[in-house]
Amino acid sequence: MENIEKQLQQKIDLKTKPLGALGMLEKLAFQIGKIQNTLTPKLSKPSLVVFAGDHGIAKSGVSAYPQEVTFQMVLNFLNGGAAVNVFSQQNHFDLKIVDAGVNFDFEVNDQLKNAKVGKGTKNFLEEKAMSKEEFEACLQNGKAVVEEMALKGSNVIGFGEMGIGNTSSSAMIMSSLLDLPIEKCVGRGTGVDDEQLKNKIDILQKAKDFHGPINSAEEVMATFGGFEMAQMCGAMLEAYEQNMIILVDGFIASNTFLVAYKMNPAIIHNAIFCHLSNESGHKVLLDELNVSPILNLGMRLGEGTGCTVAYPIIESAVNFLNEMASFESAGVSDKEN
Ligand SMILES: O=C(O)c1ccc[n+]([C@@H]2O[C@H](COP(=O)([O-])O)[C@@H](O)[C@H]2O)c1
Ligand SMILES: Cc1cc2nc[nH]c2cc1C
Repeated sequence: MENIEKQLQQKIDLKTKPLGALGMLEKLAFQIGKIQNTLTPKLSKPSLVVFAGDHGIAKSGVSAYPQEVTFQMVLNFLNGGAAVNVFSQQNHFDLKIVDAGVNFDFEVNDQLKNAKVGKGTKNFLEEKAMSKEEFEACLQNGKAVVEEMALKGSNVIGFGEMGIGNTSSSAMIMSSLLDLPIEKCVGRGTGVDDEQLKNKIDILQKAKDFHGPINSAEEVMATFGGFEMAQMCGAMLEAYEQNMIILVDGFIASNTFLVAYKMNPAIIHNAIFCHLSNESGHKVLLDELNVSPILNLGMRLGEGTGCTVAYPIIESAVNFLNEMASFESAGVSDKEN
């Protein structure tokens, strides 16, 4: 292991460039080589799974948009009209949509996997969002979809989500697991105004007081999470088991990652943080995880869009490692001493 790390660093350092001049691309190349335990890593069949689910808390006025946008956006994904469709197609991602628990009866569709655990979670202002059994079912469903993608030959997988209300779930998870005040974790989500933001903070503080301290990451997800987040959590854990490269999207995906990380800290070795979301808690979270995102484009969409947009940069990292000449092969003089 130590040997591959040394060899990778040496290979990177002997490329025809001043030492360290490819910046973050060098870190990505090193990480990917280490994951695959090779000096010649390959990205094959990138896949993106978008989990969708509804939230009981959406009925409490915490979002700028109504709950039905969740199912309407799923139909948009299936029709190819969403941002994630455009970027997935552009960068050749195999895109899969999963109904993890949307409050709508979809017609059977080849592109839609039915993994519905319920028609939305319960409102965590009043009770736990999901039961232990529902949480376990979510983990299994997430695992199954990743197994499918891995069987198709994918070794790099991104995860997206769609769920009106899920920035509230994410803020609760972050506040609970990192022991941070709720205001540090709450943002505008889909775009609530100042007054709605204040109301969102008040509501989430009430929920925190109502449930009290919660010990385990699993309990935190079951209490505040969404079916789409719990399934994504199971999917991330399985992607690590399959030694895939895990592409982490924005605020919701990063909080889901936080739960998976608490369940299996080794998962961080396989994770690439694709972008810094404009959602205000995201920077705090990434700093706590001590990770650096690739992009900072002011995006705050979700759907896995950050993964698809960052992907060409990840390809550049792998390509320079595999294709760039060394000082020796190109006959260029290396640094003195
Ligand atoms: O990924 C992000 O960083 C992100 C930040 C803000 C909002 N979103 C998306 O917006 C929805 C949640 O926002 P909200 O206001 O309904 O909690 C959900 O469908 C997410 O995909 C996503
Ligand atoms: C239109 C819309 C699209 C989305 N995609 C992900 N979250 C979303 C939220 C809204 C409101």
